[in-house]
Amino acid sequence: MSQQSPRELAEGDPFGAATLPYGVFSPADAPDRRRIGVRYGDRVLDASAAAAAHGSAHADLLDRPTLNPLLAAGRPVWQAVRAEVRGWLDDGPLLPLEDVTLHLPFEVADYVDFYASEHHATNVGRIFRPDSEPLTPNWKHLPIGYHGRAGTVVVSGTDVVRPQGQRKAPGDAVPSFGPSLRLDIEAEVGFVVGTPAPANTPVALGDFREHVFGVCLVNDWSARDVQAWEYVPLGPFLGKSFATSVSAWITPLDAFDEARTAPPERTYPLLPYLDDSAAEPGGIDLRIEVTINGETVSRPPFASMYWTAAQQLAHMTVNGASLRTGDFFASGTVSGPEPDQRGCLLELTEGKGPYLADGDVVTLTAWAPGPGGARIGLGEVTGRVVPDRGAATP
Ligand SMILES: O=C(O)/C=C/C(=O)CC(=O)CC(=O)O
Ligand SMILES: [Ca+2]
Ligand SMILES: [Mg+2]
Repeated sequence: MSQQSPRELAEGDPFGAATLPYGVFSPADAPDRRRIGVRYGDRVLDASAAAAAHGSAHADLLDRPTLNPLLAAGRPVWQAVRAEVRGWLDDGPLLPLEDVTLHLPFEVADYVDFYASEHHATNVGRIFRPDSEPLTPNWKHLPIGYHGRAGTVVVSGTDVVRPQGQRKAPGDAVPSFGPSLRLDIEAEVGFVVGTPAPANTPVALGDFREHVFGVCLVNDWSARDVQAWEYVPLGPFLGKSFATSVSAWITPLDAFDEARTAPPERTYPLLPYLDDSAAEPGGIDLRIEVTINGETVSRPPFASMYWTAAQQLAHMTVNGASLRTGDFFASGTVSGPEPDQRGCLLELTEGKGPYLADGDVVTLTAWAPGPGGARIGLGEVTGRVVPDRGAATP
């Protein structure tokens, strides 16, 4: 056996040549010089410098402060660049992760959050609406979602200021205003749209890969007290719009080919635009881990999601809505059937709390099975809760 080269990674490293997620970084000595990098182990390949050195036709796409131009370039370019990046691992510049600053990797166009875990929706329905059926009659016929606030999507590592708002417990006569006393997490998986679609051209299930560039982890921070009072009848609003954290790394969809898995059996036949019974398996066997202050609190299995990302994209566009580069949609909270697989504290504590305290650090990580026993890692999404802004009632 030849000696291991310093560029080879330890066996089982989830950020090996089968993963290769994209991000935007700046070197510590040039904070304004944002460009595109690819994670390799615990280092960052300077893809922009490697492309220039190799005379790549894609050098310009990689020398940008955001992934959006690469996202817009379309699947044949995504595949060509990924193949080139593999070749640059041998001699391209590698910087230690601790020597770079990671930025929000793409400009978020529209942001949608779904509600696709049957286990989560059932648990939350029971807690929020104890006198009704936990799943509403539409739940198994369409992927329920809402439009979120694109401008407050933040990169992993950004502090989350405890939000303020109106809340009213059932026993209170009137609402009060103040910092959320029930700040929660939601462990989710996000999908980043690359190729746009004009209005009135719904994206069929089979065209998912032409439009979606990649995958990342999401923490949909949620103020449960604000949410419980405000959400009737239009759904989530200020209880979720203050911050949504995403990982700094977007992993190309092609990295998950070996992790494809069939979604759960459908209870009812679906309308043709959602019927995936004859389609390629639309689930992904991603195993998520949620830690708070370093302690594992849950291991949500993404394979258990009832609705797939392809169904969500088909549903989002079936009314004639167009799709833009940078559109971003999240799966909804990932909860499995077991008590230690629930993706938020509301469920993990049966609605009783405790919720997040100031200073708590929440981190999501995940991996999926890859080729030949390799692991495909998703970049972590982490955030610390910091005290509320302290202003008086407006
Ligand atoms: O009212 C409810 O049933 C709860 C809604 C949510 O918490 C919305 C949400 O963010 C959905 C999700 O992440 O699954
Ligand atoms: Ca959510
Ligand atoms: Mg949010």
